[in-house]
Amino acid sequence: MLSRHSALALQGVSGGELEDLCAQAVQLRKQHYGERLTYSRKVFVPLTTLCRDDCGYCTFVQRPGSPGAKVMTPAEVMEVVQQGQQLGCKEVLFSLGEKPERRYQQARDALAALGYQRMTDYLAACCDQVLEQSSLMPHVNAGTLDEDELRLLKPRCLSMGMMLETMSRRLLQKGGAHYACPDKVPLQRIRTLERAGRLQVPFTTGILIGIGETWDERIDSLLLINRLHAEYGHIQEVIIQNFCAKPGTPMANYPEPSLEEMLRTLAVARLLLHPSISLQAPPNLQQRYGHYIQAGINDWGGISPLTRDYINPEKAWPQLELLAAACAEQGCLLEERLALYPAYQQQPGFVEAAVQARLAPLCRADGLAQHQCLAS
Ligand SMILES: O=c1nc2n(C[C@H](O)[C@H](O)[C@H](O)CO)c3cc(O)ccc3cc-2c(=O)[nH]1
Ligand SMILES: C[C@H]1O[C@@H](n2cnc3c(N)ncnc32)[C@H](O)[C@@H]1O
Ligand code: MET
Ligand code: SF4
Repeated sequence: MLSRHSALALQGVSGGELEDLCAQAVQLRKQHYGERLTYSRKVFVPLTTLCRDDCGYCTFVQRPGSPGAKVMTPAEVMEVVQQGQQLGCKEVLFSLGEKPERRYQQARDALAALGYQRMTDYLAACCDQVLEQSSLMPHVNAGTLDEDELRLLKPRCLSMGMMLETMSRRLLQKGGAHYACPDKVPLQRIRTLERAGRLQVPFTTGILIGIGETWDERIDSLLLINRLHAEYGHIQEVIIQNFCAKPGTPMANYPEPSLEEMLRTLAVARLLLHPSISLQAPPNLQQRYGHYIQAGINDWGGISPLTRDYINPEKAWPQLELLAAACAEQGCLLEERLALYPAYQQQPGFVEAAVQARLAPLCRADGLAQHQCLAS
């Protein structure tokens, strides 16, 4: 594996040197993942767009009173889930604003009308409903969570996630991407990752590229994730996500990272992270699938035949046929996976009995190769 010192020196690597770096990353990918490139067939449920944070890059968040500010009802959630089931989806991605009830009356009122005081309690109830009334299983992306919240959610979902985003505290300053965002204070993110590790929650995390972080901070963010995984073994995937500038946000005119910057970061991430950690990059935030594959990724994350990416609504999902063709061109095979990677499926500490019981039928569902379903 790459040392911190070598990784830091790779800032700005390009041309033939970048190609060599990518070739090393691909070799490592092949050793650990063979020819497989995976994705999860999912529906996206934006349970609430209200959020107490104000990230400079985000258009998902809606201020109280605006038309898009809402909390979905249980019926609305189940409508999407049932449609997803018809279309062969196996994951429900719950992605939502963080602790809106601590800041906004509209959130408190909406929750009270549903019979709850905390967003997390309502989220837990929605997960229960999905498990009881469908064959899909939740993946929860709710931002920072305390120990009680993680304990509450663990038996109700297949896995959870939260992007570290960055370990840089500089971005909290006025004018920075994370100014006035209590949940983007790196220490709070790190604590959530640690708690998830102690509680053995199979976890997704990652970094956002191009929000003002330096190359050194990016390397240190990856090393931090790696250290947490070395201690707890719970990081099943790391997402390397490119910042996309959105009109109407404070960062509307901020430069987006170039393709080369992404390839450099992906290859270094593959060489820095433990090989058992899946390396994911979304296929809808750029179109150069072949280049990403050549930089060492082994996973595309969630792709939906039904719902858009509510975080990047202007970016359509690729057609699976096109993605499969791009994979084939690179000698790879596009394959569906669950929101829980095979290595975790038979580890009792990581999978609660209630969840384990639900895994077998999902694994028998069509479209999933046997190696993705060790639990069946
Ligand atoms: O459609 C999206 N899915 C996102 N996902 C979902 C992800 O693509 C898949 O659902 C997981 O790989 C399931 O295993 C996230 C999941 C996390 O745990 C943390 C962050 C993200 C971020 C996104 C995102 O921006 N857009
Ligand atoms: C769910 C995840 O979506 C990512 N996210 C939020 N806004 C943007 C954007 N403009 N561009 C790219 N990713 C974004 C953050 O990393 C968050 O943690
Ligand atoms: N609010 C959470 C976070 O930022 C998840 C959704 S972001 C649109 O981590
Ligand atoms: S990125 Fe997440 S935490 Fe930040 S404003 Fe958007 S919803 Fe809230």
